[in-house]
Amino acid sequence: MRAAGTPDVVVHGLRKSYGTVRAVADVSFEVERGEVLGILGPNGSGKTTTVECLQGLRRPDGGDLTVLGLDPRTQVRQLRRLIGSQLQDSALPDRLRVVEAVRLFASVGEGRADVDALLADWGLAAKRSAAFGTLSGGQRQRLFIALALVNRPRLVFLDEMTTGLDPEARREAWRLIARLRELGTTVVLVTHFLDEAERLCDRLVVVRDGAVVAAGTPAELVAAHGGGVTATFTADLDDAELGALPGVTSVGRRGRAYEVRGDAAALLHLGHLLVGRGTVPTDLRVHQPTLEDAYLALVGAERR
Ligand SMILES: Nc1ncnc2c1ncn2[C@@H]1O[C@H](COP(=O)(O)OP(=O)(O)OP(=O)(O)O)[C@@H](O)[C@H]1O
Repeated sequence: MRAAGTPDVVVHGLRKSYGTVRAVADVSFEVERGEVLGILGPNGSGKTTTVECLQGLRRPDGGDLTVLGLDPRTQVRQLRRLIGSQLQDSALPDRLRVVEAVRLFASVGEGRADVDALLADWGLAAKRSAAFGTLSGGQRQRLFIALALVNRPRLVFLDEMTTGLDPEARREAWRLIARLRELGTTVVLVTHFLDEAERLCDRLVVVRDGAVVAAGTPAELVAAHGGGVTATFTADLDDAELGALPGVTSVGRRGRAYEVRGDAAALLHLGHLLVGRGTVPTDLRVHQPTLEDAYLALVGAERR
């Protein structure tokens, strides 16, 4: 659901420090209209600071930012009418009732909100009269997402949307995000969950130490940074012969146990070699690279 034209979000060279802590050193990316963009990165890498600057909640030290054609530094009031933002915990008074919170947020919009449908969508119909302070962590989280969507914004910022949700509520949240995408809503999603990123996001930006280290579709990141296919098996073979197979990038061996890495072609040539030798190892295992492999390679963590 992409449309041609100016991207909904353009951020270039964003910088932001808190005193001596440099939270964002150099972040640049764009988000096209109707796109779901995921921001991934380790704790403290600057994700929340970045999205807070984009929403006009924090003032950047430098860089160019445009959100829906507006400058979040100087046009925050106009911007807030067009975007949906997920609140952080403790943002609401404990005694405020769920339905009151939704009505309060709906009142700043253009009256397009269907409060009951929204409460039903987010599994909060039974809690409509409950006070915010009595909600569980997951119920609060669902309320924050509902409030972000109450005025049907063109662009939504969701920061760790599913943290604290049980697996069923998480799946439900995913379904609702898929619906948002179908409606053409642009979504910027900060997440630590790689399955969520892979399933929901058209494109991902990976940040580390306040800078973007990679960007692309989930498949592009896996292809570029996933480390290729790994085959493990036990056999009597010659290391040099394996290493010479087209597409093989590395051969590791402990005794007769091999670990061969390479691309898809390497796998075919390896199979051909093994069959040609009349050897079909019963313990042959093939590991296709995953987004987790790519992510861990990018953020410098050890492969699990
Ligand atoms: N209000 C603040 N005052 C001082 N330092 C802050 C403040 N907010 C964030 N920081 C620091 O800035 C850095 C980036 O934090 P930020 O919350 O943007 O990272 P993050 O990638 O969203 O982390 P997480 O995944 O843990 O939510 C961290 O070192 C953090 O401690």
